[in-house]
Amino acid sequence: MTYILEAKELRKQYADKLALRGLNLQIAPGEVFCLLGQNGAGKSTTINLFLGFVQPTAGAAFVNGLEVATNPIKIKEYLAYIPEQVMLYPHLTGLENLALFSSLAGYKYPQWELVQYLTDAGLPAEAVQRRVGTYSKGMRQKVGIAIAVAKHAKVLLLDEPTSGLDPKASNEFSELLRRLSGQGTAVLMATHDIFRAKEVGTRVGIMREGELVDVRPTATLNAQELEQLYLTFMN
Ligand SMILES: Nc1ncnc2c1ncn2[C@@H]1O[C@H](COP(=O)(O)OP(=O)(O)OP(=O)(O)O)[C@@H](O)[C@H]1O
Repeated sequence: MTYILEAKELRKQYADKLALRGLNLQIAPGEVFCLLGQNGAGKSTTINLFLGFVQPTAGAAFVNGLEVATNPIKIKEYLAYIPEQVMLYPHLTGLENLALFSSLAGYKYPQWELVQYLTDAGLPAEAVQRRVGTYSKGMRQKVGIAIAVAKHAKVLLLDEPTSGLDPKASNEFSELLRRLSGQGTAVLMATHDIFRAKEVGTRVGIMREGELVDVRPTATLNAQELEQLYLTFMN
């Protein structure tokens, strides 16, 4: 089977810090894999290695079977990255941002379809023609998801996407992720939110000091057991 994301003995040494110590990970289409771990555990480093933002010291990251280090442009076609703060042009409307980013990815859509992508992602219709500078954080996340869907990304890489969102926005975000995963999109998400990880994840991985110390399917754990497991590893 070709995994959509795969890490083989992936290692990252920064100048004076070993951030990742030989990570092995396989993620299939439709999976939502949540990375949990304290600040500095290596979650963002893992995501950045899949994106090709940083180079591995040893081992390799693969996207759809292609090694990231040797196919840095091609792998971008499969990926959508949603950081904590989605980067959009604040002086353009949501619609204009989506048109711009999807055309950069090689897709040109009529206006009605762009509106459809945005409203499907949960953006209120009244906001579509408003400048993004006036949007809430949750609305910018929705534009980020609309861009991911419009460019037919097979994988979403999310770095703490729900931090700072209110519970309603966070819940809407979880629902969106579940819908996309139901359509076969894979998700790798770094988060501190154990509750959301349980709710939206199919598996959770607990990272500590650059190592994946435990991986569990969420179906077999309730949120309290997951929290307990997390705390056990953090002590
Ligand atoms: N560019 C860099 N140069 C040097 N050290 C770095 C760099 N990026 C990350 N690190 C270090 O690598 C380790 C892992 O960082 P990483 O950002 O991957 O952790 P994280 O689990 O995402 O943490 P957080 O929850 O705070 O986002 C940390 O000790 C961090 O200080």
